[in-house]
Amino acid sequence: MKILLIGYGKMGRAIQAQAIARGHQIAGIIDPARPETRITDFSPAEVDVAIEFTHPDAAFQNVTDCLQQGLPVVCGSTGWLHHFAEAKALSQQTGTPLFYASNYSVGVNLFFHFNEYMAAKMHQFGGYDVQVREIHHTQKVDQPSGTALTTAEGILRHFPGKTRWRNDAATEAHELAVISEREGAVIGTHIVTYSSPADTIELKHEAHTREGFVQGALLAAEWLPGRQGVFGMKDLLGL
Ligand SMILES: NC(=O)C1=CN([C@@H]2O[C@H](COP(=O)(O)OP(=O)(O)OC[C@H]3O[C@@H](n4cnc5c(N)ncnc54)[C@H](OP(=O)(O)O)[C@@H]3O)[C@@H](O)[C@H]2O)C=CC1
Ligand SMILES: O=C(O)C1=N[C@H](C(=O)O)C[C@H](O)C1
Repeated sequence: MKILLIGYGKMGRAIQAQAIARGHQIAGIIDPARPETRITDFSPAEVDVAIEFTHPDAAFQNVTDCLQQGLPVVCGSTGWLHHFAEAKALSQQTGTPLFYASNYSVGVNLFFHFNEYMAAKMHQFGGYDVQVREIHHTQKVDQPSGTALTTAEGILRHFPGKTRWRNDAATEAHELAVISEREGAVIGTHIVTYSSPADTIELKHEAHTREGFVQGALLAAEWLPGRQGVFGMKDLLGL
């Protein structure tokens, strides 16, 4: 496949290495360090799929450019979902597919699945309070993490005692505390904790490397071309 890499930071570089190892070609690299190359220079004849990992402030424009150029796009940037409805509408209007996941690792998507099951069970039995905690490296610009938001939304859907999340430890009883910590080079850790006066139950995912994100993004990129619509990891993994 011919892949257009958008963003050439930690994820972009790791995806390039793994894509080449899987026999794909890099059609181009879009990054502020290479201002002479733009997404609008590329057509579907030159690019099978674009993979976008940049910045919360850049992602929506990049996704828009891809969709308008007719380039299927796999986006992993977090912190831009206030524009997601517009991106979905543009995907529909242009007939160009969009894939988005707050976290591409298969392990985290299993964690999301167990999180929803756990929230429903914990609500059924009662007596527990719940909170979400995420820990990431100090270069991360958005907070809470996209993964923590997906986790919080999964809890809110199944645990009616919580009606909204708040990025703060000091919450009211009906608010779900989502606590963000920034520490060294931590790749990404997410913990859901249920506490009662008697005990604590935790569900934890800890990424040891970025390989899980990279493998998932490439699986999505290999799956997306030729489809129409807006997709996520549930579609890819059948979860
Ligand atoms: N969904 C998932 O599974 C995962 C998502 N992420 C998310 O992906 C994003 C990127 O993460 P990561 O690679 O670690 O971050 P990095 O900061 O290491 O890399 C981001 C790169 O994007 C570049 N960039 C900034 N603006 C633009 C633009 N307009 N067009 C093209 N490139 C641009 C940056 O350049 P410069 O430094 O010059 O600004 C930098 O090279 C983040 O939002 C992160 O949360 C990360 C890991 C997994
Ligand atoms: O910025 C990161 O590094 C990561 N971002 C994603 C998020 O915001 O959830 C996924 C992963 O945790 C790494």
